[in-house]
Amino acid sequence: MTVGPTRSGAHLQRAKGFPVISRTVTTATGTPSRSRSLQPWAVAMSSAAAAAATSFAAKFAASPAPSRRCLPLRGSPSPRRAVAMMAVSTPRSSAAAAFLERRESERAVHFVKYHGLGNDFIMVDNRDSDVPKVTPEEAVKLCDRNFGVGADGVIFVMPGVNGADYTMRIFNSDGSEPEMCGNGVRCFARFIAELENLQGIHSFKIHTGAGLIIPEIQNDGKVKVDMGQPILSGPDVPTKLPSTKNEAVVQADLAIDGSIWQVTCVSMGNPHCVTFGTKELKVLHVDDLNLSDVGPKFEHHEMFPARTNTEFVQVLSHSHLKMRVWERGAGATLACGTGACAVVVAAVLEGRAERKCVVDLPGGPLEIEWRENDNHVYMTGPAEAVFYGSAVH
Ligand SMILES: N[C@@H](CCC[C@H](N)C(=O)O)C(=O)O
Repeated sequence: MTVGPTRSGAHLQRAKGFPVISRTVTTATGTPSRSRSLQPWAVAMSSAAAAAATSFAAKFAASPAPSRRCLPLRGSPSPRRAVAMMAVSTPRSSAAAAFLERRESERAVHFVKYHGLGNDFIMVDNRDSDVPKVTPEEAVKLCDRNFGVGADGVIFVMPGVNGADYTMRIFNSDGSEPEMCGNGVRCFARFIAELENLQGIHSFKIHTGAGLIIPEIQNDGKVKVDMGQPILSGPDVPTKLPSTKNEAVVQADLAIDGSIWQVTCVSMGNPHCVTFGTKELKVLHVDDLNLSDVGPKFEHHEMFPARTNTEFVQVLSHSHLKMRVWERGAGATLACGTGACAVVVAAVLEGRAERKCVVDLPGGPLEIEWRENDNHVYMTGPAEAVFYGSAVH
């Protein structure tokens, strides 16, 4: 059996061992629908219920909510009743912790959905094990926007190693595992604060595939992250493009479909290819790009042995950039934190911008600074919890 096309168009084999579950779903209005078959990863909130919950959420958002309002759903036949809730205000209590305390049965994993500027993640409390509770194949199904929860990736909060407080692992929506995720690490920090019921300013040492990353929750709720030093040496990015400026690949030529794109390659732990235009078309108008056509051609280009994330950038001023991104393993997303960092590094290397910029992404702005004194890149932006749920498999 196969599931529907992924965003990259590939058809993936459905993992074996997840029976289709039949159950009665009760909608948010309390009307039970007919017993029906659910997808192998059955999410405790049906789409009809989700739609009802959205309008429910909108109503509560419009009126002052004294505390978190939740929408419980009924109807799981499993020994542990699956529930889903929609958070409609900023979490103020340890409600998430209480929700996640309901230990997973063999058939359910609880999650909280977060997003950073619309780059959305299914966050799983994996603090009790260094084995992810969701496999890459299951992550593909959960991330499916029609047959699953819908997300750009699944992130696991795992025990720390090498003196770090926690370890972050992530699966992209195609099931591949990247080294790092900028928006994800901001969500990660806010998720830990919820789990541990922490208020106010807090910073954490997070072990990632890109080394130690340090997010700090600020008083205004935004998260500032020390993203470490960018990697510029071509083979380490990795890219097979020849270096043009010392060890770095800056404004190198990349042929795609008869056009020569000028690209700068930067790793923020994960690989990025940044372009401000082609040889013929020096200035990009990023809104005019056909991203789903051109993006995959960069991602799978032979010059990028580990594939690549690609950022298309328009310079609005020396401190204001606008970008769209095609992510490795996730396609077009509304925001990419590591991508925004790579963009500022590339803009500085190409002499197009200052070290401190606002980067506009489709989902909103990020503040990025590439500091001269320590060579670290700092990213500041929001992260929000939007949805609590259980997935049954
Ligand atoms: N959206 C992320 C990056 C996620 C990983 C990326 N798709 C990759 O494979 O490298 C971000 O905010 O940085």
